[in-house]
Amino acid sequence: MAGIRNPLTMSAETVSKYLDMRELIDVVERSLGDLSDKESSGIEQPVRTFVPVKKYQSLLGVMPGYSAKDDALATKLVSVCPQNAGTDIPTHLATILLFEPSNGCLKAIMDGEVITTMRTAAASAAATKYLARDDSKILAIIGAGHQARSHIQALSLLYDFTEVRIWSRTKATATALAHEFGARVCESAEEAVKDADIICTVTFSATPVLQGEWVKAGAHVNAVGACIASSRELSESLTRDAIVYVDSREGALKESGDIIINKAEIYAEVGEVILGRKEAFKHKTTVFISLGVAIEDVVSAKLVYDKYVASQGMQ
Ligand SMILES: NC(=O)C1=CN([C@@H]2O[C@H](COP(=O)(O)OP(=O)(O)OC[C@H]3O[C@@H](n4cnc5c(N)ncnc54)[C@H](OP(=O)(O)O)[C@@H]3O)[C@@H](O)[C@H]2O)C=CC1
Ligand SMILES: O=C(O)C1=NCCCC1
Repeated sequence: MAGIRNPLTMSAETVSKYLDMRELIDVVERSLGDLSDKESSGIEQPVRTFVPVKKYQSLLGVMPGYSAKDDALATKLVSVCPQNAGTDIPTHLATILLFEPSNGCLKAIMDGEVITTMRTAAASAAATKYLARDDSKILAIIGAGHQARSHIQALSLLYDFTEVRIWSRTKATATALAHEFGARVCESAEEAVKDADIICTVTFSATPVLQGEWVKAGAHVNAVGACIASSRELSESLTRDAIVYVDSREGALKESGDIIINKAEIYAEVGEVILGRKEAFKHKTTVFISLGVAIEDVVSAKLVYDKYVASQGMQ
């Protein structure tokens, strides 16, 4: 098999060529279902490790996983450096190492930034498909960075929005993003989410950016930004009154400030809904807390690698 002893190096540009958001939504949706059914799918995924680098207020994350169904083995290394905001260096830098499971050889070293940006939005889109009303018309985005952009792209593939609203801490970043999509910039988060059907919180904030009182009954919220136990984006009233879904129960209980600080009750993993084992409650207020799970990267990296290899006539 080509490349086993001589790993492919795949740049962000190359990885992007083989990623299609629609396809990714399907692949990530299946991986979330598999994650909730580890016995049949053979998924192995320990809770990731974050190494805090206190001197720079940054993190290095190590995210390994294996899917027996896909026979895909990979680990992502991700740096989270909020201090890079406003510089040429992104706040998230990631590399994915893809291995040949049968012998442990490294098959590819690929850029992980594009995959991280797109697969996270794909996971939210998959959750939204099950948890939001089908006739959702107003999308509100809190935050205006990479995830904000990919979330608008992914959700716009599934819904015919009449209005997309953006609020972010810095008006200039919200305005620039809004310009790309013909969205409306709001003066406050409260204004952005008023009567919205689908809300995404995609910020680095450590304290709530979304209050339960602002959210319309029956709306769906994707809470994506708070991925460490000391940060939360949602108010206690929201996680108390809504039905709360997570990507990984094990991960959420260790890493999610929205769960831990708010003492929120997890109703289900979204994978359990995908498998038809738990109810979706489309007409109630629902929250999907996304922490990001390695298996999303594993299946995305395998998809990119397989498509690349096929395109080169390799095997
Ligand atoms: N769940 C998952 O799978 C994943 C989650 N994430 C998380 O999603 C979040 C967004 O990531 P990404 O879009 O790539 O990051 P970016 O750096 O591209 O954007 C960050 C956004 O957060 C806003 N922001 C930063 N600090 C604060 C603050 N203290 N209060 C309110 N808003 C703030 C910024 O606002 P402005 O520019 O207007 O000042 C900006 O809009 C991060 O927390 C990240 O760790 C990332 C990857 C995967
Ligand atoms: O899943 C990921 O990838 C990340 N999640 C939280 C923040 C860093 C990246």
